[in-house]
Amino acid sequence: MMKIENIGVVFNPGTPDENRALRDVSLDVNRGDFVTVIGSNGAGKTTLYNIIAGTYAPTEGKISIRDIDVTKSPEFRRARYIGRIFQNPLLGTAGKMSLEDNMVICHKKGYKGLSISLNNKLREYFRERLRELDMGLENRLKDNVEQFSGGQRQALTLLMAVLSEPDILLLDEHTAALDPRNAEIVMNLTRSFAERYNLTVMMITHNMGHAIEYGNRLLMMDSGEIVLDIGAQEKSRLTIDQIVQRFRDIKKKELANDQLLLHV
Ligand SMILES: Nc1ncnc2c1ncn2[C@@H]1O[C@H](COP(=O)(O)OP(=O)(O)OP(=O)(O)O)[C@@H](O)[C@H]1O
Repeated sequence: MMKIENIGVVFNPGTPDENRALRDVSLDVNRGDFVTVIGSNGAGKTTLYNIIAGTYAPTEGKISIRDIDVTKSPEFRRARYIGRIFQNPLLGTAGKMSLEDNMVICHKKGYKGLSISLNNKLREYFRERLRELDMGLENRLKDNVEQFSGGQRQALTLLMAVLSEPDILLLDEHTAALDPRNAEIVMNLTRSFAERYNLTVMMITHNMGHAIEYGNRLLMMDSGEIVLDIGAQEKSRLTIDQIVQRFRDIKKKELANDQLLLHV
């Protein structure tokens, strides 16, 4: 479904600040895969997302989605195929707009350009989908989204991303800013949406428990490279201690502080 071939990214080339953020990264993601992505700060995880989403063009390499070469396609063109959810729960929805207007915008994205007018049938459809969140938001269509809690907004962002039918959903520590209870709710929704809609998901997390518990594949990044790629079978038996040990083996040194990887 998505093929990344020999991607390299160099920031500020030819200057004293030159920084190679990705080196020779290759990755094939199949439809329906749920890939968890871990790695210490500065490993290149967000840069990889930025390359997939088209925020930056890579310095080297090629990226294709559904066999279409999108390497040079700008971010706004790719946005209709790629859903992305950030850590900040305020980023995915427009706070000053009503819930129903937010839903219309994402619904339009799902319809890939056809104009949509808000009517009672569509409102009923929105209510039906909002019920899936089990947060009572189906009764608050006229409320501005800024009135909702961070957990409600992130759950809504997730639902809206799903409704726009992305080829791939990029989750960037999407529960890290939530309190534990809301983080759990949003993680459970993530899993149930991924299963129900057979989504293709990549999820960056610093929570090793989530990295193991969720998904069918685990990638570890370090110094701009994918240093571990663990498939479903091995992943199902993996423990947090084993991951930390694998990371230490790769670094070939005892980490002074495992927080470097765990960051929790
Ligand atoms: N726009 C940029 N300009 C210059 N350097 C950048 C830019 N974005 C990222 N980098 C550098 O690229 C490297 C990889 O950063 P990246 O944000 O991808 O890491 P990360 O794995 O997402 O880390 P974290 O877990 O801290 O979010 C780092 O050295 C970072 O400083």
